[in-house]
Amino acid sequence: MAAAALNGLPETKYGSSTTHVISPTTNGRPNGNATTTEANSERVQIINDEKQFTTELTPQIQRWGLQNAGFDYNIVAVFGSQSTGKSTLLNRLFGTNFDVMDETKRQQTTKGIWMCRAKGMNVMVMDVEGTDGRERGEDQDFERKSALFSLASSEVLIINLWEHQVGLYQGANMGLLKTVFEVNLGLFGKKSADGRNQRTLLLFVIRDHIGTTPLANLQTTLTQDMQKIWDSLSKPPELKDRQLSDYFDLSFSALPHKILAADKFETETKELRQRFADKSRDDYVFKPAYHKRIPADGVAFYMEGIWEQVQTNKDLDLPTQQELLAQFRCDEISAVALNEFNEQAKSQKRPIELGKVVEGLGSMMRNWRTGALTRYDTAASRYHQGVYKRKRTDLIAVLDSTLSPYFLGQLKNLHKSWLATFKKEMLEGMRGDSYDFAEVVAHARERCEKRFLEGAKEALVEDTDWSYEEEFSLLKEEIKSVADQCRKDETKKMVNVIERNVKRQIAEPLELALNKPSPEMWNKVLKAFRETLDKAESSYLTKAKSFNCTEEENDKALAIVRKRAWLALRSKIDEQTADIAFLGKLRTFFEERFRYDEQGVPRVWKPDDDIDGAFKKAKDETLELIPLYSKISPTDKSLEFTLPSDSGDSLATADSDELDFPSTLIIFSETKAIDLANRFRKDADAYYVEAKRSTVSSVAQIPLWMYGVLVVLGWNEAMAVLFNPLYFAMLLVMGATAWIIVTLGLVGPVFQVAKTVANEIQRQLYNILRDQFSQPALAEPVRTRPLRDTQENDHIKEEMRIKREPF
Ligand SMILES: Nc1nc2c(ncn2[C@@H]2O[C@H](COP(=O)(O)OP(=O)(O)OP(=O)(O)O)[C@@H](O)[C@H]2O)c(=O)[nH]1
Repeated sequence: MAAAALNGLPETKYGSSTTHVISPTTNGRPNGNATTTEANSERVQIINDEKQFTTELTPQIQRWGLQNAGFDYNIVAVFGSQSTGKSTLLNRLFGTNFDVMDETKRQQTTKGIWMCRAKGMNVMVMDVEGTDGRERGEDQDFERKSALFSLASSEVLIINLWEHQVGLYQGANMGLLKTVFEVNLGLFGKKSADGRNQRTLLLFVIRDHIGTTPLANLQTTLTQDMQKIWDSLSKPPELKDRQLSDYFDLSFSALPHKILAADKFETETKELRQRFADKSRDDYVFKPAYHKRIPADGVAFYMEGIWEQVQTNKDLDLPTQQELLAQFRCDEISAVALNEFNEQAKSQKRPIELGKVVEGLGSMMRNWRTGALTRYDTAASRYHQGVYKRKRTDLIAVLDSTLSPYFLGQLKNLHKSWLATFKKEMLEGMRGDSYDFAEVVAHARERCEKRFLEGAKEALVEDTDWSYEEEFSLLKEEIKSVADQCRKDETKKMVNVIERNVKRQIAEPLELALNKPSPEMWNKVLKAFRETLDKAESSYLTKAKSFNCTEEENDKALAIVRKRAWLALRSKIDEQTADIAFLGKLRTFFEERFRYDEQGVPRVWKPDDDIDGAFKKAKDETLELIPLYSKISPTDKSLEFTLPSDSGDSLATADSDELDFPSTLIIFSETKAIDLANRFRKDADAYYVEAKRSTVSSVAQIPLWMYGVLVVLGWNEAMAVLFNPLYFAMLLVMGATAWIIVTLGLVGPVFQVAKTVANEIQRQLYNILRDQFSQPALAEPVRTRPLRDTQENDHIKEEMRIKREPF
């Protein structure tokens, strides 16, 4: 009958053997278009003749619609001798369609182990090949293994036996049960992960119960038999005291003869079915305690694992099996969750790499992470809790390590972006003149740090050890260095402004002092300089307060202010003592003494005046000025100003040059002084010549009596003009012309023209005269000067030497 049933059935290649899935509506033929109802009643051979486990169970469970049942399903298996009506019973109880032996052939029907979904119940029913080894001789390998498998994987094991088998040790497969119990004591002995014993219901169904022996008696016999078997087991030492009741519940049911008491059989079967279907009954068989706690979608893998262990004769270890299963399933579920998570995360990878601050990244990351964990938890939490939790931790680690670069990238981008804003705000804040630097910096810094912290906190994901502190302190450092740089620039700017002010303020008093040479000249200069510098320093310190400059920075800046101010003074002095300007000063000084008398009235030299004496005195006095100007040397020593020679600073590159302060006190070198003296002498000599010449010109003046002579001599000519009509007419014309000029108010312009012409003529004449008179006068000084110069130069040198004595 079994052979007939298998003929022409769909086969699934399974190594060298086949696995069968059978749809009842196609009479054992595959039906791809089966309806849901049909699919529900499909059966599958989970272990075939070759003892191989099917690959079809998972898809079949799916087709049965149990994939997502979670724990809301049950497994029942049957154990018993061949041809004891096991398949018939299962079909009656669960509406399944397991093959039933053809009465006429009387041969083994069920081979291997089959599974079918119960009709109208979330129950997976296993029809197991009958025991007794009738077809396999003495080889009880398969029946032992299938029994072990049924016991380990089902919640309720129906032990099917004829009434007459009760009490017969061999006939009722008690020997086999003993072996199975013994081999699996390790399995049952170990507590499961949640600390409870794995319990199984052994439901004895006594077939062909005639009724002469009451069920209670049969029950007692069977219970005693089971107890005997239990007692005779060779238990591991640690499980020695364990009782049968610690692991098994026993339940009993009797069914009348199927043929002789067909009606009663049907009624009783229906009644028995209720024990599987009606959860409200006290004798409902699928108690939660029996459930293996394997989610429905993991049943196939779980069973395959058990079968593998049974096959390789390893000790069955349900918790290990559960763990293995959990590992497999949790990995699968985790991978699915992770895939989806990676897809979501990918979308924001590029923007972050490109340096963009992604708005709401934190909430996105939290959503992705929570989503992945929820997906994992929903499917994996039904599995072995230890494994589930371990794998969850692993998953969290992977999720966090994937998200961590996003977080770090976001921090870096926040850092970059807000630092740039900080710089911008600093520059904007420093526009115009009326800003408080410290306030601008504090404001910009506060805003920048606040925004960074907001962004960083938003990007944080709970339950991670992520921190933004490091990036935050980096940002703070950079903000500080930017602010410091700005402060340096500002200080530099301020020092430049102060320098310009010093230059402007020092210019006038300096000019005044230097244009009035006197021994107190440098006192005045330095006093003015000191006052200006004091003002500059206090103006710096007032402004520097808002810069939050340190004492050291202030000292440096002040040193620079002093140095720049000094150099400004020096450059102004240089301007005033440049060759031309200085010679001008000497000339003026000389002129004032030589060409003007004590009352400041210009001198008109007379032949008996002591021109030489006056000239020498004025020249000597003037030459004495050269040593005075040659060094900044106040007579009042309290006004002396000094600078440390190393006051250079990096604030301005120009200041980085070493300053040799003593050398800045020297205005002229000795050589320069001599050169200036010589040049001045030339000018002075010209004045001398001019004075001499003016004496000559006064000598050459026409005496007054000459004019009388001229009138006398010219009387006749005047009369001739008056009395000659032609000359007289000309005189009239000239008079008329004069009258017109006066009338038209052209006297001024005509006078001006005449004056210009006269001046030009006078100049020409003057040049001619000078050429005539100067030749012999210049020749003499050229010959005599070296001797005189040497003496005077020595005098200047000596003066300068005294001047240059250090303060
Ligand atoms: N006397 C009697 N015969 C039954 C009963 N139930 C079924 N049968 C008959 O017993 C024969 C074997 O029935 P199956 O249901 O195929 O028995 P099985 O235990 O599944 O057989 P294998 O799968 O080959 O081990 C069939 O001819 C049934 O009609 C019953 O309650 N009493």
